[in-house]
Amino acid sequence: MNMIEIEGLNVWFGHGIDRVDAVRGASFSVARGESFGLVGESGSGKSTILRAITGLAPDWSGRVTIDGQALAGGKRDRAFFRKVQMVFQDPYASLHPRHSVDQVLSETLHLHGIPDIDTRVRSLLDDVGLGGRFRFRYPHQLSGGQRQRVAIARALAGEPEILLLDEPTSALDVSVQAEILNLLTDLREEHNLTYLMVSHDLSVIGHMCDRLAVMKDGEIVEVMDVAALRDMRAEHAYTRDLLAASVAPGVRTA
Ligand SMILES: Nc1ncnc2c1ncn2[C@@H]1O[C@H](COP(=O)(O)OP(=O)(O)OP(=O)(O)O)[C@@H](O)[C@H]1O
Repeated sequence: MNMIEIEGLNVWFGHGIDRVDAVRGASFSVARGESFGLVGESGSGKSTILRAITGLAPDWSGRVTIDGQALAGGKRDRAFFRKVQMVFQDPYASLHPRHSVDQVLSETLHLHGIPDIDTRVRSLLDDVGLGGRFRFRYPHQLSGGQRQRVAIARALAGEPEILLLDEPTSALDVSVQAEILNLLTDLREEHNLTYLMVSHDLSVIGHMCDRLAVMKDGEIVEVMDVAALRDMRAEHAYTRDLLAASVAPGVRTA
């Protein structure tokens, strides 16, 4: 069964003459356990799709179904956030500067109603490759990569089934980008996660995803599988241009 189904999604901001139609008629589906990428240049509407799913962009029409359940309006309940979590581009902005790693994770576990918080904090830190010595540190005492690991641990706290990843490595030094991508790849397998990932970087999507949608000016121009991407087989001229322009960073290739 499909974990995520998007049909005819339109998302807009503002009203009247100020209205911006950020996404128009987008359709795709993501199977359980699949990793699906949204790629396209800045402003093409990729993040807006994730924001509509999580309720951060409340003006939308069309059909969005998560694990068989159709979403309505802009409010998401606790059950939704138990199943779906998001990881943002900038871990520094998404972590409270005066909350230690322990507080961030303990509070999140508490909100999800998960028992035995002490044991769970330790296992979450292990899951993301941070040992116990990081537990009582504050965000400013961590590197960018370590902060993103904390943000990923927080996202995993409620044992979600879906992670929405919005450029999860593009704020990081090139040298740590591959580490975080490889961690995400391993976590997907270990935790049977489904990924919907936004990137402007085709080589990141090629490394991380099974299939992808190429976006341009708010519309999906092509849905393809990564094998076709690797073979440079794209139907649409715009995708071929993106392919020609992309440069592979130092990530492990599957
Ligand atoms: N809160 C908002 N209010 C008004 N317009 C917005 C808002 N958020 C996004 N937009 C507009 O929607 C369009 C799509 O933006 P979106 O952030 O989804 O693009 P993107 O492909 O994710 O690019 P980027 O990588 O730069 O974030 C852009 O024209 C943007 O200016």
